[in-house]
Amino acid sequence: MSTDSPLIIALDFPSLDAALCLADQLDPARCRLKVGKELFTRSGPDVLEALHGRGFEVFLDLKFHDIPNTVAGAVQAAAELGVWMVNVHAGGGRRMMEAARERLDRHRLSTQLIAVTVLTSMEAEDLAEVGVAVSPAQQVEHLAQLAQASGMDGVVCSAQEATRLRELCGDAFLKVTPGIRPSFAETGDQRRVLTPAQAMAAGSTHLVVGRPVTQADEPMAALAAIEAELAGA
Ligand SMILES: O=C(O)c1cc(=O)[nH]c(=O)n1[C@@H]1O[C@H](COP(=O)(O)O)[C@@H](O)[C@H]1O
Repeated sequence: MSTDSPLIIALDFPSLDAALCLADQLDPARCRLKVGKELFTRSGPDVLEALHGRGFEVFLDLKFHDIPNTVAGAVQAAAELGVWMVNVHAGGGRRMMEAARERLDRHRLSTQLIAVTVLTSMEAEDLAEVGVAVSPAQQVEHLAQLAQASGMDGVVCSAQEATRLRELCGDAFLKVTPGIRPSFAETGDQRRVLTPAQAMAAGSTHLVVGRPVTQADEPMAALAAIEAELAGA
């Protein structure tokens, strides 16, 4: 099932059973799902088959970062599993991203291919520690432009950077933004956060929401509350 909802719910669970228990409370007409490193490492492709079977479009968030040939192969494998979206780290560089793009095009695979810019958990001090002497916003702009020039369909970034990226990269370039905290949720370990309505107004095209929905007593009610915040914006 295809949906026009901007919401992507992050299924950050340690087991297939726990992930499916949550997925069974959600509606594929009202959100997409994201499968990340922990769940995929434990369950393998079974989780994708189970979610596709329930009608969900899936973002496989494994943030590939390796030499070009290895990443191209990994991206092809992900696309052949039928996922809607897959990502790589923009820090892997132009040749890595171009190799991934070329591989999908060559095999006529239409999976959305996006690049992570600067993780939303990182602040200026964290970048400085890894030898990046510019602000997160500057580094995001730099990597987003490199990602676009390398054929990516969009980027993962903080919604706080989405407005600038809309100016630099245009509306059609996807801006997938985690670090979303509805008015009812706690910030936790995220640093660069916005509410769902703020994030859409800033130019996000998709919102990644994890714990505010997955840890809620009633996940579908939490999703509905986010939809209401968006509708009221
Ligand atoms: O690629 C991602 O999805 C991602 C990139 C990033 O910069 N920050 C980030 O939080 N994420 C993911 O987005 C989700 C956020 O979850 P919550 O903080 O629980 O809403 C997690 O699955 C993270 O792995």
